[in-house]
Amino acid sequence: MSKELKTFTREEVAKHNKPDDLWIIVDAKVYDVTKFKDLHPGGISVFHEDDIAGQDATEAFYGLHRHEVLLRPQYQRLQIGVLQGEKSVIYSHIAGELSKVPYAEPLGLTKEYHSPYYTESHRNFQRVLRKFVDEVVTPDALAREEDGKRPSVSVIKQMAEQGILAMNMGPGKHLKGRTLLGGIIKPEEFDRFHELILMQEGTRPAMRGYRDGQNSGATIGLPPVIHFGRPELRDRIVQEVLNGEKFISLAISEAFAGSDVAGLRTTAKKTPDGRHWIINGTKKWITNGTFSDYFTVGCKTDKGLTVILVERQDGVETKAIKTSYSSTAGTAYITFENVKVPVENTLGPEGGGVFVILSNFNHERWAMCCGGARNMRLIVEECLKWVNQRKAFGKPLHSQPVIRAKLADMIAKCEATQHWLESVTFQMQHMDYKQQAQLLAGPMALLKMFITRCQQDIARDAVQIFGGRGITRTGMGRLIEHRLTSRPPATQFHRTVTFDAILGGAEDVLGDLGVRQAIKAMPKNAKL
Ligand code: HEM
Repeated sequence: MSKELKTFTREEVAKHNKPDDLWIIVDAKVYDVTKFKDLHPGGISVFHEDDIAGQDATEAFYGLHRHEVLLRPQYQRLQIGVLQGEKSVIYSHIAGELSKVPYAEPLGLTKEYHSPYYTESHRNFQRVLRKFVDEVVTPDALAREEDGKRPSVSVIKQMAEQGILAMNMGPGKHLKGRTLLGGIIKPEEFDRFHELILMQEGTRPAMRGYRDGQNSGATIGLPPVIHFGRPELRDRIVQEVLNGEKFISLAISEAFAGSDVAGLRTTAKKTPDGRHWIINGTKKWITNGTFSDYFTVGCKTDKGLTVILVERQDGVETKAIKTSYSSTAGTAYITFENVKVPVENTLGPEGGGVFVILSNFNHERWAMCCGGARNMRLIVEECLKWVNQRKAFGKPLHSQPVIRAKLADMIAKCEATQHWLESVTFQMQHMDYKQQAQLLAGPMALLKMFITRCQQDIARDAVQIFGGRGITRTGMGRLIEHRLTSRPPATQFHRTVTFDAILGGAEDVLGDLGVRQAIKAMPKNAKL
């Protein structure tokens, strides 16, 4: 703020309590609202109350507004001074800072607590990453959710420069030679717990559609290229995508088949000389599809399901699908009409597509679990702040046993999911890709089912705690809100939790998968 602030006593402020000369105090700061009152979205009358005009309105203010309101330039200008001998206690979030609200951070990453998993390297990594997300990603997330455009290419480029796009793929050779977060960690040191932090910090802007828009197509579309692509193809595409120059999507699901990958109808037929595939068909709900340059496509071939890499070209059309989250995710309907692709673009063996697709599911589901668990924690933080600052029946909301019971349930779910997630992550850390596919598919499926159920429970409870604000797009409950329309910005938790319950495997299907895996592993001699 450029103008000089004066110092006033409470007595001096109290004299300015008339409609044509009206001041208030909020958190030891003095605001002149004489002109503003006529424009105030909450109306003029609120300022005429005896306990507001010329008085300390801190409690009333925080019962009705988020702190961020006072940070808007047009409202910052209303501040004319500060109170003599008093200090503001409410301060804005400082980029990179961890929250001090109980349960707002995973226990193992909270200052006074210990962890069998996280070391100083993980904590440093989290600090640097959080600052980057706060400063670079969050402002873009808010702006793009507002205008519905894809995440800014300049932000994706910065993510690439920091090695974030590469780290999204997990530990491995693709990190070699890259500078990660300005060199805070060496590529060979990056492990699954750094990756867990990466996934969770990236979720913190709480803009679900934007999050998926941020190259999440690559998280699922690139691994088949990394693991099954021919070297020239693999090296070219991996570099382009991880440098933020090109975008890739996984194109499996169709209007005809979702969880049932064997029921896909898109076909790939070889040309008579055997050198090309001709691809025809459609794909639906393809994340990042509207702006992707490459598509990892599941096709029916004479030898069975085969995965083929398709470059955007004539015959490939993508159009946006209006889903209940925002268009920033670039969710597309894709048509392939006589698209000619060299056979060298085949990923894995012909007819081996089911394995290529399934081998990637674990990582995709794990990444979604990381995000889901973090979202819940954010909502718990929002609720704890709200019940602490909001008064009802003359008392803070948290003095109602029914509210505390809800919070207990929410916190328990949040902690249970994070701890289970960390335990599964520890297993991943010690298993190769094949072992993970064999031994973790069941636990991962059950974990994801549990997390998406908990998310929905937490969303429902959060709306109950926030009341009308939990279903209002702006204001106190904006992160909780469940909007029934699909217009952008569509960022909010209550409505978007259902995405996690569908993407990467539907909740019920995953629960069933987990139990089927357990039954398969039952020893023959296990009898009651
Ligand atoms: C500098 C002081 C103030 C500013 C800049 C301000 C600004 C705003 C803004 C921008 C809104 C729209 C909702 C939102 O974005 O959160 C709002 C709503 C409101 N304000 Fe204020 N306000 C101030 C002080 C007060 C005070 C002292 C009261 C009195 C008790 C008050 C009562 C309300 C009410 C009742 C609403 C409607 C809330 C709702 O719809 O849930 N405001 N205010």
